[in-house]
Amino acid sequence: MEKNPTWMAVVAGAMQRDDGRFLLQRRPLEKHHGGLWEFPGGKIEVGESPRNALVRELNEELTVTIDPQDLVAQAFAEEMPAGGRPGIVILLYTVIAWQGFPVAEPGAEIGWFGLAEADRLALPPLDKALVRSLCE
Ligand SMILES: Nc1nc2c([nH]c(=O)n2[C@@H]2O[C@H](COP(=O)(O)OP(=O)(O)OP(=O)(O)O)[C@@H](O)[C@H]2O)c(=O)[nH]1
Repeated sequence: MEKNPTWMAVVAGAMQRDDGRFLLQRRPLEKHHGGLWEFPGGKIEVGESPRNALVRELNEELTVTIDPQDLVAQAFAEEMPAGGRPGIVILLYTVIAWQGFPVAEPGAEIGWFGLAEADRLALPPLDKALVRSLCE
């Protein structure tokens, strides 16, 4: 059996404000999908549950504190392995409450967008479907 990981498990969070806008973050240029806007989040580490991974990532990336019980499963999407890159399965949670004001890491850019506005941004392929799931 193939022992090298061929799939990457990623968690992401949709943080929606009272005015309906939600937070997206621009990926650093030098990374895969560089310059595209995506939901904050990242890879699940070995031994971590998806919820705890998302709580950790949102704290590292935005300094906010979240109770894992305030994450509601929203959608998932997958991208097949290609060109030597592993496949991605991404789990999107809606973040129904958080503590603290989201602050971007040095060099990162964040913004709050309405659904129609977000749909017109340059997004990774998987995020098109994830953004649209928020309209349903
Ligand atoms: N965080 C996040 N990653 C996404 C989204 N959509 C999407 O295709 N991805 C992809 O999922 C992969 C993993 O994300 P990541 O690079 O943020 O993970 P990480 O922070 O743990 O990694 P790092 O430690 O290398 O920075 C990247 O290829 C990224 O482009 C999304 O909405 N949010």
